[in-house]
Amino acid sequence: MTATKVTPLKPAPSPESEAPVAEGKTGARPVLQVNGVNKIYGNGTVALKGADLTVKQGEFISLLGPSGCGKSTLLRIMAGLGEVTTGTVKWWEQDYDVVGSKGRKLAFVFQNATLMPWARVRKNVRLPLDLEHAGNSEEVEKKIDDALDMVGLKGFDESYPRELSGGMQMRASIARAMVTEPNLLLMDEPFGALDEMTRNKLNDDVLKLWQDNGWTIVFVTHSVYEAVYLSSRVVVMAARPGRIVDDIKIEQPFPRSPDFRVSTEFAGYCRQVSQALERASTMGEDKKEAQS
Ligand SMILES: Nc1ncnc2c1ncn2[C@@H]1O[C@H](COP(=O)(O)OP(=O)(O)OP(=O)(O)O)[C@@H](O)[C@H]1O
Repeated sequence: MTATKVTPLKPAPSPESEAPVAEGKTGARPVLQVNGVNKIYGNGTVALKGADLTVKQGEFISLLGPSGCGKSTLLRIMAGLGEVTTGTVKWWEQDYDVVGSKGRKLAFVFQNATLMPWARVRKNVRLPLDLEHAGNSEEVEKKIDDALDMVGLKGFDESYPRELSGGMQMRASIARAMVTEPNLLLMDEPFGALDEMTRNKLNDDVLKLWQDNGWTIVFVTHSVYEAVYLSSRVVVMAARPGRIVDDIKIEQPFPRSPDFRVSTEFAGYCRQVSQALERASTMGEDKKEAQS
């Protein structure tokens, strides 16, 4: 990682987030409401059974669970990328149509950076704006500059993805999400393929971006440590059928610094979440239940 500078950030415009980040405080408004959601794929797999989850403005929620428990399915449904079989989802207390309007923008960051290999970083980052036919105005160019700057990629805009490290490619992917000035960021195990040092650094940078921009984040991970370090809440899921089985508040203040990683509080939360994950991993093997 050669570029790690994160500059001061301008707050994203959001009717509910003019105040500094709410961190899911009581009274914060719901950004996402998942109620009684069942998802059965065409082959009969019960990917989600009775999922209920409310995500409030300013929360940082991690979805954690064994492989196949429906984390990605749930995240994609939250993104409006997948249909529910039964149940309801609300965005900002309304139907999906509200997504994209001012203060109600959603962005998705995939597990792989999914950059266009033939295009330079700047072109990759501007893709969502091109799709909106935003043009080449000074304002558009500034948005791209700001996003690159915020993720520490200033000076790399003319590079091709292959010239960047894995961590820098993921930064470009985050910048591409940021140009849309999202209020809700859905991240599907974005740092799973990175080495631990890079992952820790990106964890800190995402936390800073989350706080400075007043985002709400739902983050899929397989790592107990990552979930505890980042989150205000860790939602634990079990498989066969996919369902939510635990919801653990991480009651530690933000900003979190690397000191938190070596604190007794961190160790205590990691133990608690690991035990919940262990329980989740050993339940739900009932094949009859999985078919129901
Ligand atoms: N398009 C699909 N068609 C059929 N089954 C699917 C489809 N997508 C996912 N599944 C199944 O649904 C279940 C949940 O999958 P999902 O990818 O949501 O889990 P996950 O918790 O994100 O897994 P992982 O941690 O391995 O990424 C799994 O059994 C998976 O095989």
